[in-house]
Amino acid sequence: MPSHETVHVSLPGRAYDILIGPGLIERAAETIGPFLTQPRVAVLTDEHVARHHLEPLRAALEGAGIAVSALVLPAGEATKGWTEFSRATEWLLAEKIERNDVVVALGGGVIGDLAGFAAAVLRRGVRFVQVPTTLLAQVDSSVGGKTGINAAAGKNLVGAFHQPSLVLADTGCLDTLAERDLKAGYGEVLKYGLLGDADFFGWLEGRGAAVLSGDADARLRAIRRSCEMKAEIVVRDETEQGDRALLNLGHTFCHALEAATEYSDRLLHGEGVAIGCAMAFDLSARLGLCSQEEPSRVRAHLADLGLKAGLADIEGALPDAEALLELMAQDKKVIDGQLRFVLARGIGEAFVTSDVPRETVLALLTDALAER
Ligand SMILES: O=C(O)C(=O)C[C@@H](O)[C@H](O)[C@H](O)COP(=O)(O)O
Repeated sequence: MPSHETVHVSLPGRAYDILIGPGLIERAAETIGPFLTQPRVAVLTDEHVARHHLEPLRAALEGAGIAVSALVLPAGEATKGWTEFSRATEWLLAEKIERNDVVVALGGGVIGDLAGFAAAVLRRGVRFVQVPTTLLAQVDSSVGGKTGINAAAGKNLVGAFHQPSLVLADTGCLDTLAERDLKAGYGEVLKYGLLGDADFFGWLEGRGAAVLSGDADARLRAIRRSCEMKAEIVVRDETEQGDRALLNLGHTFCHALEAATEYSDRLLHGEGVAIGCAMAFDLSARLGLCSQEEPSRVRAHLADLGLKAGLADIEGALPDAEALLELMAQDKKVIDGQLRFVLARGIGEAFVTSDVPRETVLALLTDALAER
């Protein structure tokens, strides 16, 4: 039987395990079964993921006498909005999913966030299990209970904190990912080193290529370390009153860029995170918080792995610096109308501050746009 590793999220009253390893979908009945009061689950997934992973999941569960109903949504960030959310919740109601039932989110960040939010509001809350199938979802979005959808005004603006009961990160799923999606997910892996673990970043500089090329040990270590760091932060600050905002490193820029590119495949979320992290380090250097060598080291690592690193890597038109800053004003970290940024005193030393002059951000954006 393939082995797996476990990271525990020790939230009082809502503790759960993240299982990481190959073959977890084939063994889903063993791990999901104990959560069921009736032998049935409702699965939300998307067209791409269903092609590879729905039948193996169905076979594993049905083989153990657990009935599976599934709704397959369109793939892509555009699914994470009111239309598909409403369709998913109405379907769960039509399936007569009860309070004690379990919803399974089989997919990447879009499906996990949408299914988690549907579970959070359905009958005022049903349990759900995350089965993340992308690198991004395995290291980040499936853990910590941030669920939600995008609104016309911006990314993730409607949602709820709702923790999963279990996360099954089947690393075998990564073998079916397109190279672009793997690289995008790596943006979130890199974020963990940058925000709080310089040794991990150093390890990624040496082994990041192995993570991307499919080395099983390297992948397992990268996913486990990311989940451990996220679990620690989430346990300290579940609802982002303080420290949890560190997990938003790179996201203030990223969310504005995703809005500017209309959540299209011009920019994947993880690509925006990688670019946003590089920009956060640039901003930190401009403010004299760290030396210029730190952003240069971040960009060198992104370039080594062929990841997007700056605005020049985004195809098509972008709005001007003022308009990008305006998009950043919808950030959920804004307090009393004041933007807050996750900046760094060095690699692995991130902190949150509102002490950032508007002109410095504008100058950074203007210069970054001029490089296009
Ligand atoms: O879990 C968190 O906290 C994060 O900030 C992780 C992010 O990587 C993730 O993209 C999250 O969904 C962003 O949430 P948001 O509330 O800042 O939109």
